[in-house]
Amino acid sequence: MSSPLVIFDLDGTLVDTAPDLIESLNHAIAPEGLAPFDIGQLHQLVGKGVKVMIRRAFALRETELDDQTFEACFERFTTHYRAGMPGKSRPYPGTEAALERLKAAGFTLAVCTNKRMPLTMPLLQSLGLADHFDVITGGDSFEFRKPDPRHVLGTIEQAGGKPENAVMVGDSSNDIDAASGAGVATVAVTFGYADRPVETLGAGRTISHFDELTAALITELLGR
Ligand SMILES: O=C(O)COP(=O)(O)O
Ligand SMILES: [Mg+2]
Repeated sequence: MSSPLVIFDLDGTLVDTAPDLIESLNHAIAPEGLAPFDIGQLHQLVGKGVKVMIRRAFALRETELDDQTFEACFERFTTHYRAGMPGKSRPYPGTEAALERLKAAGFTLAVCTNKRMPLTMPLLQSLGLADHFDVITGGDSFEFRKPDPRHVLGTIEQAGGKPENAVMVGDSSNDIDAASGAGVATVAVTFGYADRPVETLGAGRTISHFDELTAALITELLGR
């Protein structure tokens, strides 16, 4: 059998992107007269990509959003977010050590994020993380995205892996639902932006620091 595949979510799992997401969102919506959001509200906004984040911001402010305003906000968000990259975004403690450890154990590593690729690649590159991964798929890589299991399955296929030989590490119900639907074992992290208590996501294991993500844990979750 080929080497085990470990698939990582990005926002709230590999990288703490919260300050920049909120800053760029506030920059995008300010010209429309919407009051700014703070970091504590991120879990209500993030998870399904930037477009959904903008729609959720308007819904939370009980403000109608027409197509033209939506496009203007999306454009402002993207330009601002990219220009500042990596801004204040940083890998969570122990991220790089965990990636190196799993790589050294012979595992294949992938990213499966709902963030669009034009934002995903420069973020991972600017943080020096991109080269760790054999495959990176974003919210615009397929016709579907997490929580649709086909986003995870498409990532596995590109990596030449098999669902029964893969583990998904994520912070939200999107990740755990997509992976579970694809027949992939799961690890939930407690430090991300879940919209409900992490213990209720139904993950195979929950970790609160990347030091806990060992080759032995992956092997155990794969039932070896
Ligand atoms: O961009 C988002 O809203 C979520 O991205 P993620 O899938 O990496 O958590
Ligand atoms: Mg996430």
